[in-house]
Amino acid sequence: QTGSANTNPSDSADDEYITSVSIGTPAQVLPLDFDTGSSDLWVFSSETPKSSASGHVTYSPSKSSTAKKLSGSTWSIEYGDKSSSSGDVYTDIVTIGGFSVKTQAVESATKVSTQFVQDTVISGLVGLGFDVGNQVSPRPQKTWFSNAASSLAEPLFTADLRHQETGSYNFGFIDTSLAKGTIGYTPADGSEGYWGFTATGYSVGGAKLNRNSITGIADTGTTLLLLPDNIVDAYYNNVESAEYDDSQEGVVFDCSEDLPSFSFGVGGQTITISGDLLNLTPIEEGSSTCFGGLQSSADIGINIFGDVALKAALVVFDLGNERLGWAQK
Ligand SMILES: CSC[C@H](NC(=O)[C@H](Cc1ccccc1)OC(=O)N1CCC(N)CC1)C(=O)N[C@@H](CC1CCCCC1)[C@@H](O)Cn1ccccc1=O
Repeated sequence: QTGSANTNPSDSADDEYITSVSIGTPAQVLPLDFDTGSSDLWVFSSETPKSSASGHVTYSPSKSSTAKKLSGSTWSIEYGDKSSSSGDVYTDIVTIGGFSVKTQAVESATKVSTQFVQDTVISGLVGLGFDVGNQVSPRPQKTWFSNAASSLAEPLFTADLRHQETGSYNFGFIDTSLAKGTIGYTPADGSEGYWGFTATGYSVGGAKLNRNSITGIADTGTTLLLLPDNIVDAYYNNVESAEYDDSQEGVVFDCSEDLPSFSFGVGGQTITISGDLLNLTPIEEGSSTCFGGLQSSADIGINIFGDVALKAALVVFDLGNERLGWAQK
């Protein structure tokens, strides 16, 4: 068995990727953000304060004949960008891309932070990290993918995120036609809950890859490519107008700049992110100053290959073999 779901950029900056998920009987369809950096499936619901839920699609367990309260269970989560949410837990049927998990823990939000209230394009997250990262207590729950894995043709999923066009999350199979290059595999470390791996080097423009281990995570829930300062500086030294903008908390440059590409080595392959994928977006509507897709990871403590990097590749999240596959797109 397999599943295949389309996913779409949330806005002109490809800030988030939105995928429709069906929950309950009859199906309640919610727009959710798939996040390989976390392991909880949580939603805005009938239990979310009305003022916070306004503008969001919500899940009502009381309207689902297959919903069951997981009594005594609660959850609370805080993300890297300091956004947070918490609540209680139901189980219900959750269908993604035509594949159904009968008894999936659906975490219902009774509290959401301001960022979530304002981010009305999504009604919650589907964590696609490792089960060890789940935040339900007293008994942690499995992710949708973990529950699905044993019934899928292969215990893996792929992410094909695209710039300003529809991409896909495929479950249980690899559509190699989505990639130009060969898939290179490298071991994945799931011990912290997210998909950790080590890139073997990088280069700016068409230069030859150097040898420089970069340990980081493959994170569909993070917009940017966040790498160490020395790499960020090496890149922006090639961009005449680049400067650090305190208010934007990042490197900005003239939108008219012709940005160099950025490449990294992984699994014996070279993934090249084109310059236009690194020129994220004007800092404000109509501004001629643009915000860079590559920024520093210095104050985070972990390198994150977020959507800016993932957009250049077909990425295979292979749970069965605890490995990550990367192919140039
Ligand atoms: C340094 S991890 C920062 C990252 N959050 C971002 O990337 C947000 C995403 C976004 C964009 C637009 C609207 C709302 C949210 O976007 C920015 O922060 N941006 C983009 C726009 C830029 N102008 C400024 C910088 C982040 O916490 N991800 C987590 C998942 C997110 C949470 C917020 C909702 C969307 C999914 C998560 O995987 C990060 N994780 C990864 C591993 C371990 C723990 C952990 O928690």
